[in-house]
Amino acid sequence: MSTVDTTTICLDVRDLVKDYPVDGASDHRAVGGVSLTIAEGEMYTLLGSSGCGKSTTLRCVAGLERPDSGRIELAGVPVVDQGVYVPTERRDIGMVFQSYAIWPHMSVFENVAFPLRVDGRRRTKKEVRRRVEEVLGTVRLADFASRSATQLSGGQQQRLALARALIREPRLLLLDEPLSNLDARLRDQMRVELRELQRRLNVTALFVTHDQAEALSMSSRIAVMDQGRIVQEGTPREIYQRPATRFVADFVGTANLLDAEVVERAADGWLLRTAAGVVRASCPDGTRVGDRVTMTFRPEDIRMHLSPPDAAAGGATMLAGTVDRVDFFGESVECQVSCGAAVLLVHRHPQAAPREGDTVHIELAAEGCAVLTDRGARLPAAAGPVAKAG
Ligand SMILES: Nc1ncnc2c1ncn2[C@@H]1O[C@H](COP(=O)(O)OP(=O)(O)OP(=O)(O)O)[C@@H](O)[C@H]1O
Repeated sequence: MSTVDTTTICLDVRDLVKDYPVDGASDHRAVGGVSLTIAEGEMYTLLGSSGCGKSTTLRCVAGLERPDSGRIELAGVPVVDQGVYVPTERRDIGMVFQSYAIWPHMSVFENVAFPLRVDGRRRTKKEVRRRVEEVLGTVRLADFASRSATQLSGGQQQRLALARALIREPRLLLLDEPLSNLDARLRDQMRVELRELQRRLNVTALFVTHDQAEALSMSSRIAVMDQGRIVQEGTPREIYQRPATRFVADFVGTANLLDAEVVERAADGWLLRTAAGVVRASCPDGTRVGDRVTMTFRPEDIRMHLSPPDAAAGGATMLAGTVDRVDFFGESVECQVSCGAAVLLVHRHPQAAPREGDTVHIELAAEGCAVLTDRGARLPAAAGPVAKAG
């Protein structure tokens, strides 16, 4: 798990718990003990499926929900603690939500100027104009200042919402599914724009999304949430390449998951029996014959040969299989390959696609494999396994 330089902490959340009453009888635990730390300048993402508690966590940070217990510190100052509760308007934050929440009766300029007019600080008209123009320039809306906010496209309205969130230079930007209302193409564009802007301004952001592509491409670090808890935290690469649990491997990206049983200790590793065949792998100290684990590897990490290779790459596993299905996705094809009693997903370039019914030879590189225990703790990836098909 990655750590944060403690001298630059922007947000610190400790043991956050939030229950909602259900039918007036029992409580539903929406957030069950979340702790996280975000350093200045980070884009930190809460990623998870609907209902996992990511928005509730963000709303507690925003001051829109009052947690049942836990502690929240913003830039070293407690905003939630025993006997302490700082209301939203006194937290140094900016917010952007899925619905643009712009004011339709105001111009673009007035939408952005509004937070400056109501924060109780005295500014001259000239100061307000200069600051608003500066922020509108930042989000590429400088030419739209006098337009009614309703005359903007979806992407422009979301940029306006961002400008309004940034106008007071908040310590922390809270982004709750800000791109979800945009169509697919615009969402891709805005993803790049938002990340680029966040980096350029070096603003710290807590970002909530259920979209793994957004999380992987935009984040400094990701916390994957399930049932009100963070189940893994790490850089996008760590999360994708070294999932800690079966849930994370399955939720983030496409994963091949094989139940495996440790069947024998060999001279150069362990033999694991899987539905695809027997695979040789190295396992950590403490492994015993009879242990049940999960092997996981990504479809793009599998090499597929149409004829048997003379020799597998060092430490690779070879398995024979039959192509059941080939699905075309433009830039790649996804092949379903039967290997023993397992079906594996393999990604390939369309020009190197096999045909349905072909016999193929699957090569699993050791470094592409992660080994998980059934309890979810990750064991080191197999170093130098050799495979025996069948
Ligand atoms: N105001 C509320 N009253 C009762 N239950 C709530 C309330 N808000 C959220 N919940 C419940 O708490 C759980 C977590 O909700 P939350 O909105 O945080 O999830 P989420 O991960 O952000 O999901 P989504 O992406 O669908 O918004 C869900 O089971 C939800 O039904």
